[in-house]
Amino acid sequence: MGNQVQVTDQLHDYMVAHGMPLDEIATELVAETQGLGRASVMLTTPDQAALLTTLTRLISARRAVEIGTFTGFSALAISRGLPDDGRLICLDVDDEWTSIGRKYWERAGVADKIDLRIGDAHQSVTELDGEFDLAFVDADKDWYIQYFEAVLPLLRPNGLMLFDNTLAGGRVVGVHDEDPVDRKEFNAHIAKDARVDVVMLGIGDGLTLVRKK
Ligand SMILES: C[S@@+](CC[C@H](N)C(=O)[O-])C[C@H]1O[C@@H](n2cnc3c(N)ncnc32)[C@H](O)[C@@H]1O
Repeated sequence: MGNQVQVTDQLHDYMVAHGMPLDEIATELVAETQGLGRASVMLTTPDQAALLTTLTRLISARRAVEIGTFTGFSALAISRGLPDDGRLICLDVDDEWTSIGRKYWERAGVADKIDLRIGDAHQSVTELDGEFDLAFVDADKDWYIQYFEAVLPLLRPNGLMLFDNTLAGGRVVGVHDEDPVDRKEFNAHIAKDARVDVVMLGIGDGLTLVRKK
């Protein structure tokens, strides 16, 4: 069996520098988000953003949903992978953070593809209808199982769901003061689900790819 490389900060910088670069608009979105202070840790990493765009293109997604939009960085990445007539429904409870994203979506020419729905996603996820090709879940971690169960029936066969922060800073293994019970339960829940294939990637804080069979 092969070895898993330890991704140090230096190696991660190298990986980002040798992958799809952020353009000026995405760079400015990240900079404005970093100006928010501590909340900016919620941002998806640049290599995750590149992966989101690439996967969206690879599976020829036309209809996508994002749960947890924050300042719109991952939504920008997904929408850029969609065709001109593609649609991304974004669910988030916070009007202030998402209003930052709207400015950059306009500048990037993707605003017409994005349908932002402000409100508690516990409710709005149950109001989704139609078929989806791709879903990105990055909101409240203790609701991941419910998001998975709500979205899976709406996903087309071979459709893709992605869940962020599934390694919880590495705390899903070992003993820690802040035990990420929610992530442990979610990871165990999907691992034994025969309806899906699951791949956990050590990118960012852990990104799980879930393919519907
Ligand atoms: C980690 S951030 C999302 C980061 C974003 N995907 C990005 O890459 O920049 C989590 C977001 O989920 C939203 N959120 C948390 N709980 C929610 C809920 N119950 N309903 C809707 N949005 C929620 C927060 O408002 C926040 O914007």
